[in-house]
Amino acid sequence: MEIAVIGTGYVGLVTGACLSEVGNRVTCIDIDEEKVATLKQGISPIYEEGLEALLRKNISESRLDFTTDYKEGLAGKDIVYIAVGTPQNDDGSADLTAVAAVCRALSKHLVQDVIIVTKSTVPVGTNEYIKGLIEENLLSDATISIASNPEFLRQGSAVYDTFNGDRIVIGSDSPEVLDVLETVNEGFGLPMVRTNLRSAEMIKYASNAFLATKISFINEMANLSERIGANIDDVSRGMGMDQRIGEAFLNAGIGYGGSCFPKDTRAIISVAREAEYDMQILENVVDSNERQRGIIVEKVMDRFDSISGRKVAVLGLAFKPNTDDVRAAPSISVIEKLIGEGAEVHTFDPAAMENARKVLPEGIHYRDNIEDAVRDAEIAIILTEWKEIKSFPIEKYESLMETPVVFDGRNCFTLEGVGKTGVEYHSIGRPSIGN
Ligand SMILES: NC(=O)c1ccc[n+]([C@@H]2O[C@H](COP(=O)([O-])OP(=O)(O)OC[C@H]3O[C@@H](n4cnc5c(N)ncnc54)[C@H](O)[C@@H]3O)[C@@H](O)[C@H]2O)c1
Ligand SMILES: O=c1ccn([C@@H]2O[C@H](COP(=O)(O)OP(=O)(O)O[C@H]3O[C@H](CO)[C@@H](O)[C@H](O)[C@H]3O)[C@@H](O)[C@H]2O)c(=O)[nH]1
Repeated sequence: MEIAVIGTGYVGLVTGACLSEVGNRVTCIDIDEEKVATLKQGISPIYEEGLEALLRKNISESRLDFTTDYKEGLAGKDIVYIAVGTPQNDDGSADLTAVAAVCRALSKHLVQDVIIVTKSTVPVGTNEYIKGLIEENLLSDATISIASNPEFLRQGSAVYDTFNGDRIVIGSDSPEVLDVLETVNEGFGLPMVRTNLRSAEMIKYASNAFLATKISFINEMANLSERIGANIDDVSRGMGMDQRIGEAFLNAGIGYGGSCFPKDTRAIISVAREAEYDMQILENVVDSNERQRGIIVEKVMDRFDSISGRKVAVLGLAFKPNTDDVRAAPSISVIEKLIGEGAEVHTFDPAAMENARKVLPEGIHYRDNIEDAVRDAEIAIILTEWKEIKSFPIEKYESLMETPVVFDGRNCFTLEGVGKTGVEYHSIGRPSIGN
């Protein structure tokens, strides 16, 4: 198939590369000239395992190219994927500005019949809006069909997830369009869910909302466990062995972040508000997550009267391991609070320091490795469970730090292991050690 993918962010780029890998001819269109120039050289602007190899292979085999020119990018294409961002408006609703801009460009440049496939996460009803908007301004007499194909990849394992996900959801009100999309997706070898437009849109929001709820649920169990002497690691393990519950997404921590859960939970609440329905569970999930994101600094401030002038090491800036993304990462608000309290912050992240620099205040010391960040610190705070951070021996905190007081927001170490050292250790949902 001849395919165009609009937007080369985490979703669009991975989708474009993977669709070319299974034999389609793909042109990716983006308005960011610098990004497109980098991509043309086979260099990935984002950190995703396996992505650059796919880019290079498919560019060299002439199945994948990049452009900023809509006319050139759309020429001869049968299918056009929309994968631009849908961030959050101030009231929590989804901001469809980029989607609308894409529709305007499509109206201007489409001359042949196409299927428009929406990958961006959009509120229920948006696909009908997209079709209407394109048709309203269309300069040619092309026929526009529309489908929803929500994306479920996780950052950090995006390429893996595309070929190993649990399902592909394709939604359209036309059986013929669904047949075409089934053929396009056959190469991924995953089970497919065929449904109508609105159900496909809803499956995406409902899935993210459910996962966010699961995380907030276990975080609340962790907070209670701390207060009554239980250990959340054991509680999660014991719960997760029940297959009706499942072991995934039961890791207690400092709240969910990233570019999806925070905005998508708010967006579905906003959709419900418009439909005059009160989403009671989700409203509480959002509030509970907000509270959880403040918990690690609260623990620090409970332990120390003041952190003014103290050297604090912050380990991990990305919202989760294996990504360079800091969008809605807990690290941002944690570091802002630490700086506000007058701390001297030294930090290390294996991949996200460049992105973090763009959004964090001045005066932070970015270090090349964990040792340099931790050396002579009085407090160390772990925010992301990178492999490097989890495997950094706990004894080293004792030898490197001025006073070894560690606050672990991701439960990277066993209490047994920490107990053998002189480290004072505070984690999530487990008894503290050494104070
Ligand atoms: N990031 C994820 O893990 C993930 C997973 C599933 C779904 N989603 C959804 O997918 C969508 C995209 O997310 P993302 O993280 O890839 O976004 P992103 O911000 O990383 O990328 C968006 C890209 O679109 C480009 N763009 C903006 N306006 C454009 C226009 N008018 N024409 C062409 N290109 C344009 C931008 O330059 C950017 O490169 C969102 O709706 C998001 O909710 C994201
Ligand atoms: O047990 C857990 C699992 C996750 N998290 C946190 O939850 C957030 C999101 O993690 P994850 O879901 O792994 O990453 P994303 O890349 O944001 O992926 C989610 O959001 C994407 C965008 O919609 C979807 O496509 C994916 O299916 C969905 O998992 C991160 O801050 C994690 O630290 C926890 O605190 N505990």
